[in-house]
Amino acid sequence: MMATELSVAGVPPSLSAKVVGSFAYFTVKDRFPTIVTKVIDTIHRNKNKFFEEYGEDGIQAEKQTISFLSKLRNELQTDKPLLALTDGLQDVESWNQYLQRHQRLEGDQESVSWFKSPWLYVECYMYRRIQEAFWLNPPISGYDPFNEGKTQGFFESQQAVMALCTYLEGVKKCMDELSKNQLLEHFNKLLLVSLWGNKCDLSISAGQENSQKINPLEVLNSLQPFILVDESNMVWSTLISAQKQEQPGKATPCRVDIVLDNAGFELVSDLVLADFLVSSGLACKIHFHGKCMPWFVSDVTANDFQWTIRQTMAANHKWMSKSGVQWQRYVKEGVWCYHDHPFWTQPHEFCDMAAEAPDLYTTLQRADLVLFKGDLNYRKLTGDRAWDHTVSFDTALRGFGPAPLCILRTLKANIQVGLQQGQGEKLSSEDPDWMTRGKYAVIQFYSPLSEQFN
Ligand SMILES: O=P(O)(O)OC[C@@]1(O)O[C@H](CO)[C@@H](O)[C@@H]1O
Ligand SMILES: [Mn+2]
Repeated sequence: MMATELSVAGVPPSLSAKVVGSFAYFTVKDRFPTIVTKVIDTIHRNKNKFFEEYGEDGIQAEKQTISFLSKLRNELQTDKPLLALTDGLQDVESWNQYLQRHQRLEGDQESVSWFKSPWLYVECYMYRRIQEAFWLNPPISGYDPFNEGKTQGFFESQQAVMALCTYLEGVKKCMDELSKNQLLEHFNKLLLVSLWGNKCDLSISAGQENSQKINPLEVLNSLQPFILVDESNMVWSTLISAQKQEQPGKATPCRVDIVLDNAGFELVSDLVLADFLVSSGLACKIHFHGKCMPWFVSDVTANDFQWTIRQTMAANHKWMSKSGVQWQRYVKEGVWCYHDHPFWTQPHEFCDMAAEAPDLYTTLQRADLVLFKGDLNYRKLTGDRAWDHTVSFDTALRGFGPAPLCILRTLKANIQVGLQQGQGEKLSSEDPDWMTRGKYAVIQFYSPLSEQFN
């Protein structure tokens, strides 16, 4: 079950900061310390709030958390070995076993370190250590240091959110009269808005910027040339064929699972897509999957999910609040549900999900379609490995395929599979940073039921 063997035949090595000058190297060297420093600043700025809420205990916890985080920053900047977790949360054992497996594989403990180990592993570990710093310091254990940035991202995207909700409510009004082609057109648009919504994450900019300022629907055409692979037609046929299979005895006909990425505008774009899927009858049930702790700066937690729906409901804009009220109703009625399995905040590649989190794998198997959002999910789907660009998406998945699945991702890490011969080279010569600036995107699809499409 070792997740990162470098020796598996035909499987390239994991991306790592040990390649000096690589994107992983710069991320660990520059972006990690910046993120930890921002967390420290945020806690410090909120000192008075902790005092008001918890008195002297709050101040003590603030000091102690900052000291843990400064230690963490020092460890990563000086390439110290990774340490076992000590906070007693439910996932500690699994994290520590993962560390031991790496140590065994490397032959010594020193070699499992920030700059020598797989980038995916150390990046997830950093966020888990931030969580540990809080958890070990009640009464502020539940504090989300990224909350301010996430809520700001939402408020700064208000115009775009209003435009999107107005569009959604317009479509819903005439849903019964839409031809299949018109329905497909709206589906494509909302899928694209959700795709480009992934430009809005806070981790890539180390917390600088994650809002959508312009009407997303108006820029879709101009963004079309930047979609490197577009298999959205397979997503549509999956939804249509799932409907055909609908039987009276089947408990949950056409269920779509959405593995969320970022809060703020991206989450709204996902909720709008989910609303469209349900109100058009393309799906009957949506299961959302989020994170159970603050993660990669802007990722959605249960709190962000509920907060976003409440804020949308409370908006002083007719169509926005109408959308929010509907979303709340979906949640109440169980048409929408939110889950946060600990696997999503572990460092595993998704090909290890069946072994590491069989219950989650079984859950996803019940879906007719799983939509994965964002760059981190792409990295985990493909194992964050140095694949050749022309390797097929299903090869890179290495057997992961609980259900037909699609990834909607803007490129923010130097990994990309499923391209045409020469396409990667051409992009590299035109724009050396094509894989890391969120300028390009992919919609890639895989189905374990592929015979259905042959
Ligand atoms: O998953 P997301 O939100 O699209 O992106 C997360 C991300 O910004 O975090 C990492 C940066 O350290 C990159 O791999 C990736 O681009
Ligand atoms: Mn993210």
